[in-house]
Amino acid sequence: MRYISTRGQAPALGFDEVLLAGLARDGGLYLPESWPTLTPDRLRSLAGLSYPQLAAAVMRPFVTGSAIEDRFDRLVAEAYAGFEHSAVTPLRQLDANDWLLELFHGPTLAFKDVAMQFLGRIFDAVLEARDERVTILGATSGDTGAAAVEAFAGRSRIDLFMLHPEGRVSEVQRRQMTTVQADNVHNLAVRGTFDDCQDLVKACFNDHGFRDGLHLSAVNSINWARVMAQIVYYVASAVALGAPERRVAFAVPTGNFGNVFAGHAARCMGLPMERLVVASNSNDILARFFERGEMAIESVVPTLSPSMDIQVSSNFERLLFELLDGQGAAVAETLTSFRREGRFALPDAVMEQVRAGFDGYRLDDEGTVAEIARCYQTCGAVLDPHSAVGLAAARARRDDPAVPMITLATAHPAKFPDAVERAIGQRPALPPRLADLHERPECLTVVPADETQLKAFIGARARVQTEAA
Ligand SMILES: Cc1ncc(COP(=O)(O)O)c(C=O)c1O
Ligand SMILES: N[C@@H](CCOP(=O)(O)O)C(=O)O
Repeated sequence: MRYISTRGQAPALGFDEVLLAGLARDGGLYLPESWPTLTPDRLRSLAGLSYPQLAAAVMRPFVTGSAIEDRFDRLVAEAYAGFEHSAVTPLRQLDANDWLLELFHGPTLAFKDVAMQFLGRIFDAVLEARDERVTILGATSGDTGAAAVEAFAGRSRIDLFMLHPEGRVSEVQRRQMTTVQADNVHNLAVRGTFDDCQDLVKACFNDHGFRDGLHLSAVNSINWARVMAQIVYYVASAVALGAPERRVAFAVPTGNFGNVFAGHAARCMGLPMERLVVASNSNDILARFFERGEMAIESVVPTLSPSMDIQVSSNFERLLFELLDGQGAAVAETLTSFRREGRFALPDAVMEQVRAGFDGYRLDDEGTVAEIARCYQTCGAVLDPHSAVGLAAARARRDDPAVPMITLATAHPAKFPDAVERAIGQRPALPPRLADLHERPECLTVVPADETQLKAFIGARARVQTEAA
C-alpha cells in the first residue's frame, strides 16, 4: 500500500516510511492512495472473530509491503493481550437501540490505548528491522500523552518528548504521564494551550534540518497508523450489531478529529453507516462549521472535558483533502489562509456533501454534568465527561430510531473524578493497579511556548543526535 500527502508535494511512501515520518515533508498528512474494500462478504466473514483477529484482518491491506508483514498478526495479538476486558472494546446496551462502545479498558483508561498499544509494538519492530532509532515528539491534551508514555517507556530505540498544556489536563491524566520513571520519556508542561503544543510540534517537523537530525517521528493522530488502528473498533462494533445487513450510526466526542476520521475511513472502506455525529464541548469550532459552513477559530476555553479543548483539529485536513477532490495545492492554500486569517469557508455544494455524512453538536459543562447524572439515573452507567458529550449528541441528533446508535465512550470516569462527583455525588475509583497514583513522584519540566527553547531542550537530550555527533 502507498500513501500520499494531503498537500500533494511530498513523495508517496510505503507503510513503514509513513509510520516513521508521522507528518509528510510538505506539512501534509498521509492518506492511503486508495481505500481497501470491506465488501459485504468480507464484513460477514468478520462476525465471530476475536478483536485481535478482526483487527489484523481489517488492517492487513494497509501494511502490505511492510517489513513487519510476516509478524503482523502476532504484533496485533500482543497489543491487545493486556486489555482488561476480553472483548477489548465491548458494547454496553443503554436502551433499546442505544449502545456505548467502551474504549477505555486499556492500561491508561482511554481510547488512545487501542491504537497506542499497537503503535508501541510496530514502531519497535519496524525500527529493529531497519536498525534505526527515532525521537518521537507529541502534543497532548491529556490522554494521548498518557497512552504514549505507557506504550513507549523503556523502548531502547525511541526517545519520547510529550508536550501538554500546563494546568489544562486533569490531575489523573498528568500523573499518568509524569509518574512513569523511564530515561527515554520527557514530559514538558507548556505555558499555553493544547493548540500551542500542537503548533510547536508541527513547527519542529517543518524545520527539516531539526527533523532529519533527530529522526523526528509522531504518535499523534497526524500519524496515519493511529487512525488505521482506530478504524477497527468501528468495524468491530458495527459487525457485532449486524453489519453489513444493518446500518449503524456513531456519535463521537471530538477534538482533533482523529477518532471521527477513523469512522469516516471505515465508511469509505464500505462499512454501511448512517451519519457520524461530531460531538464538541464549548470549544465548538466543528459544531459551528457543520451549521454555518465556516471554520472560525475562537479562543480555547477550559472545560470539564479537557481532552477536547481544541480549536484547530489537525485531522480535519484529511477530510478537506477529500472535499477538495484530492487537490493538495488547494488544501495547502485553504489551511495557510486559515492560520493567517483565523477562518475559511466552504461552498454550499461542498457543505451539502459534508452534511450528508456528518452532523455536529455542542454541549457546555452544565449540560455535561446533567448528562452524566441522567445516564447514571436511567441506566446505572457512570460516564466520563467526554463520553457524556458524545451521548447527549447521540440523543439530540438521532434520525431513525430503528438504526442502532453507538456512542464512543472515550475515557474511564475515574480519569475525571471531580466532574463525575459533581454530577452523581460519587468519586469513581481508579483500578487497584493505579490506586497509589497520587503518591507517586512526578517528573516534568515547565517550558514556555517557544520553538527555539523547545528545540534546544530536545536537542540536548535526544539520543539520536548524541549518537550521531
Ligand atoms: C477522552 C477523549 N475523548 C475525546 C477525544 C477527542 O478525540 P479526537 O482528538 O480524536 O477527536 C480525546 C482526545 O483525543 C480524548 O482524550
Ligand atoms: N485529545 C488528545 C489530543 C491529541 O489528539 P491526537 O488523537 O491527535 O493524539 C489528547 O488526549 O491528547
